[in-house]
Amino acid sequence: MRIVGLTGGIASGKSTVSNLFKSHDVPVVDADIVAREVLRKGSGGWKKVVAAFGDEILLENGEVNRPSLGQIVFSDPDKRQFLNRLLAPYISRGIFWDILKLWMKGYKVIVLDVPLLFEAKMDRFTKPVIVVWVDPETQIQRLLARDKSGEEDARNRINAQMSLDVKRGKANIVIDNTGSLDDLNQQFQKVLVEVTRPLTWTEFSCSRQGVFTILASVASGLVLFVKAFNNHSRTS
Ligand SMILES: CC(C)(COP(=O)(O)OP(=O)(O)OC[C@H]1O[C@@H](n2cnc3c(N)ncnc32)[C@H](O)[C@@H]1O)[C@@H](O)C(=O)NCCC(=O)NCCS
Ligand SMILES: Nc1ncnc2c1ncn2[C@@H]1O[C@H](COP(=O)(O)OP(=O)(O)OP(=O)(O)O)[C@@H](O)[C@H]1O
Repeated sequence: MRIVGLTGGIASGKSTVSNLFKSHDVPVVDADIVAREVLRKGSGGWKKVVAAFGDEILLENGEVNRPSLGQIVFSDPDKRQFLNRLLAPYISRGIFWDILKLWMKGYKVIVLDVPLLFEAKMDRFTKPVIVVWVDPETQIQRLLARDKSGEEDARNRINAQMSLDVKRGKANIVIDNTGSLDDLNQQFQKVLVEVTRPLTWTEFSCSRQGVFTILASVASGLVLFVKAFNNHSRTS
């Protein structure tokens, strides 16, 4: 199985690229969706976060008030790291199960969309790593337009992540999303070819088909060996 890492900065266009992968039948595990699930009312992550940050971060229906928790953690690095530490085990477990489900369905190539792929050192498990890069001015404009947040909040969120230039330096593939959606689409077509090229032997051996092929070969090898051994014992 090939696990392709997809990362970038906030509002650099990861979800837009993820949607292109999905529309070409390449499944995507989205860490932001997993992170939302682990904060649902009553879940393990929710209990930890409520115990740590208090009832003030809850809405009337008991769900976490995400904008309000966001404002707290994106303006205070210590609180953000604390939240990251609380949720990391739940998020990793959720991602693991999502990958396992896709493995069991027999998918050979999947994309792991994780904003904090490098920060959480999850790039160890993904190859190639795609970084969706955008120039800083475009990034802030798109973030402001999408989230309708204030400029200070937007800058806090950008500064909460490793710089996009550093991420670009760690990438195997860079998509420059500063231009139009057409421009992005053109780059994506080349990336799709690269990402869906035939699996290497190591990747194949980690896929469901690979594991079954190896098990079947070992089993038939054993049967042949036992037969040969029995024949030899009878004749000697
Ligand atoms: C603080 C929370 C409640 C704010 O929720 P909100 O709905 O406003 O934002 P959302 O979850 O949609 O995140 C938007 C973007 O913010 C960035 N971001 C989210 N969490 C973090 C973080 N801890 N550090 C840096 N950037 C982050 C990502 O680029 C993400 O795509 C939420 O982001 C959260 O629970 N974060 C901690 C979990 C986490 O690390 N998520 C990232 C997935 S690896
Ligand atoms: N090439 C583009 N041209 C114009 N707008 C774009 C382009 N790419 C993405 N956008 C817009 O920019 C915003 C951010 O994109 P997107 O949501 O894909 O980023 P993201 O990296 O997934 O963000 P986050 O880290 O917050 O999850 C969205 O409103 C999206 O529609």
